[in-house]
Amino acid sequence: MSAADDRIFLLAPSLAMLFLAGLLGICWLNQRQQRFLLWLCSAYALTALYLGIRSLLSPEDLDHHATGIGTLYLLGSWCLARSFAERRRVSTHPGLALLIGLVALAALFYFTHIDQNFWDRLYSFNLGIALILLLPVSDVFKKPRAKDWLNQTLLWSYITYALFTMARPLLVSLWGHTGLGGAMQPNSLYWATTLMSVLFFALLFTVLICAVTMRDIVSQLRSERDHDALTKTLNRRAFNEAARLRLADQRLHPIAILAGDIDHFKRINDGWGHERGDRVLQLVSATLQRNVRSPDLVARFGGEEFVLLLKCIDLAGAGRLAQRIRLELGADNTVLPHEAQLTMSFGISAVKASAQLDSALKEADRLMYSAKNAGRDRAHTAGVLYPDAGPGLQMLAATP
Ligand SMILES: Nc1nc2c(ncn2[C@@H]2O[C@H](COP(=O)(O)OP(=O)(O)OP(=O)(O)O)[C@@H](O)[C@H]2O)c(=O)[nH]1
Repeated sequence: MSAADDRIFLLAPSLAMLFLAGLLGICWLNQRQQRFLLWLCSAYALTALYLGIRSLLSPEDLDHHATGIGTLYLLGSWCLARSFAERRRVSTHPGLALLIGLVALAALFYFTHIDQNFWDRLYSFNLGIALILLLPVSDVFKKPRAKDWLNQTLLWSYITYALFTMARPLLVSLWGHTGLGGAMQPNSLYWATTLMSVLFFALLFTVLICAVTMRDIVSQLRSERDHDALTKTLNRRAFNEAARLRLADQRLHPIAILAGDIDHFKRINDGWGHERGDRVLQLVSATLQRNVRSPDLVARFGGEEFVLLLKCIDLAGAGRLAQRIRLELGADNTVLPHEAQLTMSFGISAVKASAQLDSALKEADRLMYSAKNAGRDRAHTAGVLYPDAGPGLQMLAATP
């Protein structure tokens, strides 16, 4: 091969990494909240610069500029660590990373200009790079393990890359025919292994990161589709879907539907403003969610109306739950002024099969309006006759 061919071959991995950096940069421009994409883009760009410059330099020039281009590689590796840390929400330990970086650069300078020991120079510098890469990993292991295989694959690929970076000089000197003797030459086995391994891991990380990011975006969109933005409870469509699944599971029966509506909510909005009204809706949904068990459902059906699906509970049990919610709402009311009372009216029905879900919801709704008409701040239960008495759980006489 001619020198020009050599150069094209040596520059190809750097150009490929610059291309990947560009792709990640474009992804980040479209998804600015995913900052790890920007860090990964910077990591690839800096590493591509390092690889490109190092590939073009003669051994003499490389000695001359060793500390400068070593700094590029260190910065690129720190950006990679930062990207990984940002994704897993852990620290890169910047103080420690700076210390390791400075020691690695000092060792590079020492073994290049003072004690010209090529093995120590390569090994100490690669050790520094690997340690910077491994800094966020210990924090990841302290956190509860993510069960999904994509994140696990990404984690272990990252650790493998760090360990491989540390072991690369050793492996090449063991396997290569010429040891590390010619490693300063751009066309040495050591340098070819470095170029190919860095490019391989860059491609692997890009594929995994793109897959994880796409999966995260889809699950975020799905969550936004299923949940009410203000109260984070399910919306009507998602409730219906999830309720049918619960109803198909005989272990969850008997199941009750509890429809609840905040009393005189318009007065809250008119008296203290829409924003305070929103905070009341959030307080109510937090109270409801605190009072249910898994896999019960809490949904906002619109306005100030909430619907709960309760597992393994009879009508009397659901009535007691409504009573508890009413009491807690009265006690927890931190949003409205002291003199204002926050109350809800409830309707409770039973449901045995998913074919009955719509009629059970209508029944709960009808009973909730009957509780409103009876004076509000009370719960009405299916199959019960109600005299219009004072507030409280009204279950006086069961209809035949
Ligand atoms: N703050 C706020 N208000 C909302 C929201 N959605 C609906 N509302 C308001 O909720 C109020 C509901 O009023 P009504 O249907 O008359 O019910 P109410 O005043 O609670 O009266 P009763 O149900 O009979 O006790 C209306 O003023 C709506 O504008 C919301 O997301 N935030």
